[in-house]
Amino acid sequence: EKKRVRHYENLKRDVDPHQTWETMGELGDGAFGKVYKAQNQTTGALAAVKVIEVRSEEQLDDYITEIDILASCRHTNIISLLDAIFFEGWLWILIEYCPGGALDDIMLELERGLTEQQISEVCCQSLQALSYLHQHHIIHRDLKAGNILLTMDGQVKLADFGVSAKNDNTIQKRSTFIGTPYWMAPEVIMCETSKDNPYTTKADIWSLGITLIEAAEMEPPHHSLNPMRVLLKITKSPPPTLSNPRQWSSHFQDFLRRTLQKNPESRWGAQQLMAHPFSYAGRDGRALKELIAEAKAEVTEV
Ligand SMILES: COc1ccc(Nc2ncnc(-c3cccnc3Nc3cc(NC(=O)c4cccc(C(F)(F)F)c4)ccc3C)n2)cc1
Repeated sequence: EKKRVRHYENLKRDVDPHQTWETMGELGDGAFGKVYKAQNQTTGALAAVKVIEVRSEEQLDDYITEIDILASCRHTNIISLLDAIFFEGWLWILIEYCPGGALDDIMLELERGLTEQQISEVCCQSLQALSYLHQHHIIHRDLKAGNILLTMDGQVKLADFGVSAKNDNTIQKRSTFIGTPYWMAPEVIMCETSKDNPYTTKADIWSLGITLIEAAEMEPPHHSLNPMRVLLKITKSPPPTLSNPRQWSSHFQDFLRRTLQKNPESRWGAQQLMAHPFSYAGRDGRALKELIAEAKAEVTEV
């Protein structure tokens, strides 16, 4: 019988991706499928491509949320979708390639955290991405250095290698996936236990504060505790602070205080934080360009 085949606006069918895209090295092997670096045969454009084996239309439906979020997000500091193709049981999600890789890998490569100027530039650009998502009623839910990609000219591109929830006005499509515990806001942890009080975009603001401490110290607070103990620690402890405050400016410390408020209502929003002197000082972008140049220089091409 005729197979029921749904039409999805952002998905191409019956186009053979091998005609347009040639895969090169492997970029990662996530829980969801393999990720390769790929090059467009016609334009030469570079992409990161997630290739997923899809056995049923229902399973395909699960990935459509992510593709729709990506297709609807057009912002200079958010990763952009190049193509989404479903061909012979395989789903290809093609994303603009960011040669710098993720911020946590860059810190591992350089074996050090970021300078304050570099952190303020990450902060400034991440806030622009968050402000855009929040205006479109999208909560990222898993902001951390591992989800911040960098381009060669020091631009931040926010990504999400897990699964994020798109919270429309009507229904809240809760993804079963919960964010990485170390970066989770206290109210998200509570909400994970009591499902009634839905949390807001302010959860991403808390995660931004944790991500800036991670950028300064290479690890988030409580990183030595196991994930279960961390959930308890975050809800029970006062907001985390930088380990060596004297190394950092009062602007940076004040910015962290505005984001790491345990009560989401007293946490500043993305728009407000963009005007804070710490993030405002990060408009320049040169310090991140230097960071990438150093990280790339370290890798001797074999
Ligand atoms: C290890 O060295 C490198 C070097 C360069 C790169 N560059 C790069 N550039 C672009 N993407 C990737 C990537 C790496 C591993 C897994 N997935 C990647 N990109 C990707 C992201 C997504 N989805 C999202 O980023 C996403 C999904 C939902 C929401 C959102 C957001 F809310 F942020 F917009 C973003 C889908 C498919 C792919 C292939 N990696 C990575 C590692």
